[in-house]
Amino acid sequence: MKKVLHFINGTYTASLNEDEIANINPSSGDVYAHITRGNAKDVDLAFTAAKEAFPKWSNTPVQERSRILNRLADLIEANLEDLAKAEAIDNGKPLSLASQVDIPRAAANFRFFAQAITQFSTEAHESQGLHTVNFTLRQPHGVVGCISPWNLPLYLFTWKIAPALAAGNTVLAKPSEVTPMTAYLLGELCNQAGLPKGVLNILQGYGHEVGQAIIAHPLIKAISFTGGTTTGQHIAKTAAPLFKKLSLELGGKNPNLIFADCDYEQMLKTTVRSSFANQGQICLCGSRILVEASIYKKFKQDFIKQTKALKIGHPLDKHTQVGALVSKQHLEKIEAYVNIAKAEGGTILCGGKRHQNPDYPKGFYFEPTIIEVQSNQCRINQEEIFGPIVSLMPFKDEAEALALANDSKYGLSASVWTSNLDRSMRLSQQLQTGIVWVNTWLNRDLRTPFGGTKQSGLGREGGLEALRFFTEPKNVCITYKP
Ligand SMILES: NC(=O)c1ccc[n+]([C@@H]2O[C@H](COP(=O)([O-])OP(=O)(O)OC[C@H]3O[C@@H](n4cnc5c(N)ncnc54)[C@H](O)[C@@H]3O)[C@@H](O)[C@H]2O)c1
Ligand SMILES: O=C/C=C/C=C(\O)C(=O)O
Repeated sequence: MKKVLHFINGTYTASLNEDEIANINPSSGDVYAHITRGNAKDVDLAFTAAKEAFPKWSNTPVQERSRILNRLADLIEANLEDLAKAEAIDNGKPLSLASQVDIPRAAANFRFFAQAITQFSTEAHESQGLHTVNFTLRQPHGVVGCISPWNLPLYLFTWKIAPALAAGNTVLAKPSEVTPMTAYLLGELCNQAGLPKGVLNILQGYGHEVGQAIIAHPLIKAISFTGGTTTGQHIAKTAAPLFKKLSLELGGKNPNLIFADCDYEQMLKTTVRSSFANQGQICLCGSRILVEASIYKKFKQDFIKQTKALKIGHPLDKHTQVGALVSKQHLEKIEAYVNIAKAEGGTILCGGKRHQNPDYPKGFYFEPTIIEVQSNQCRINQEEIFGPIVSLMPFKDEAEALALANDSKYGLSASVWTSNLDRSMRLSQQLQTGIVWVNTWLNRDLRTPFGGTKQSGLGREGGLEALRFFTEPKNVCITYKP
C-alpha cells in the first residue's frame, strides 16, 4: 500500500518514529494509503534543512526564483490529470471540480506569485529640506510555517507556499492529515522544477504533533494558517509570546442577501453552487440564505427543485456534482447538526440524511440539505457546519437583511443579490465581512486582499498583502551633506 512520506531537504523520508496514520478514501470508506506520522524531531530536521537553504535562496535573483516557480506551475499543469484524480480520491470531491478548479488554481498560485515578486517594490520617504531620505527594505523572514486544511488541499497549500517562496523565505509546510496526497506529490515536482533542496519541506502528520511543533518552534518567524477558528485561537495563544507574525484564515457563517430586484436566474444558479460546491465544504460557501419576503415562496420552491436535481455520486463519475464528505467524523458532525436543527424547530425542506450509494455502501455521502429556520439565533445559523447544509429565512427590508447578516461571530464573506447600485454600495459599506460579492460568488482575482473579520481571522492573503506578510520591513534612514 502507498506510503505518504515527508519531503525533507529534497528527499522523501519516513518519520523517525516509524508510526503511521491510515489514509482513508472517503468515497469508499477504505484505507488506501498510510501516512507517516511526523513529530517534533522531524520538524527539527526540516528546520535545519530550511535554515541551511535560506542564505542561498534569499540571495537568488528574483528573476531566477520566479523562473523556478513558473516551472513548478508548468509541471502542475502537465500533471493535471494525475493530481486531480489524486485530489478527488483523497478528498471525495468530484473529479470535475478538482480538474477545473483545485489543480488549475494551484498552478495559478505559483504563476501569480512568480510574476508578483518581479513587480514588488518598496516605499521611500524624502524629508525635504532636512537632507534626509528614508527607504524601506523588505527582507524575507527566514524559515516560515504554512499550515493548511483538507477542503481545498493543494489549492490552499500552494496559496501559502507560493508567496512565501517568492519572497525568498524557506518553508516548513504541513497539509492536513486528512488529505495529504497532493502535497506529497508536489515534492517530486519541486525537484523536477529545480527548487533547491531544503527550500520547501513538506511534513506529514497530525496537527497536535507535527503542526504543534511548527507553531511552537522558537525560530520559525511567521505562520500562515488556514483552518478552524478553535485551532486558530490555539495558534494565536502559542505564537503570541514568541512574537511570531501570524496570518489566520478561519471559519465562516456567510450570509447570502437576496433581494427581489436581482437577476433571478443568475442568482438561483449561483446560490445552488455557493451552497453545495465541494459538498458545502468551502469556508466561503453561503450557508445562511436570507431572502426578501416578496420572493421567498418562489425562491424556496425553485431552490428545493434545483437542489434535489443535483447528482450525488462517486467522485470519479463524470456526472457527479456532489461527491463524498471528507471523513466519517465529518459525516457524523453534519448528521448531528440536522438533529440539532430539528430539535430547535427547523423544518427540513430537502435532504437531511445520508445518501446510500449501492456501489460504495461505506462511503461518506450526504444529501444536500435545506433547512427553514425561524430565527437567526438558532445554532445552525450561528455555528459553522462546513458541509452540505444551508438555512433559509425571509427578511422584510434592507435594514433587517443587514442586521441578520451582521448578527454573527464570524465575518468572512457575504453575497448580495440586487440590481440596485445604491443598495449594493450601502451594504458593501456596512457588512462586517472581509469580502463582499455583489451578484457573484467565489469570483477571485488573486491581487485582491483575502481574509475575514471577527472570528474569521486575522490579516489578509493575496497579492501584495501576502508578499508584505512574508517580508519584514526595515527602514533605512540616510542623511547627507548638502
Ligand atoms: N478562511 C479560510 O480561508 C478557510 C479556508 C478553508 C478552511 N477554513 C476553515 O478550516 C476548517 C476546516 O478545516 P480543518 O478541519 O482541516 O481545520 P483544522 O483547524 O482542524 O486543521 C487545519 C490544519 O491545522 C492543523 N492543526 C491542527 N491542530 C494544530 C495545532 N495544534 N498546531 C498546528 N497545526 C494544527 C491540522 O493538522 C491541519 O493541517 C473550517 O473551520 C473552515 O472554515 C478556512
Ligand atoms: O475554503 C476556503 C476557501 C479559501 C479560498 C481562498 O483562499 C482563495 O480563493 O484564495
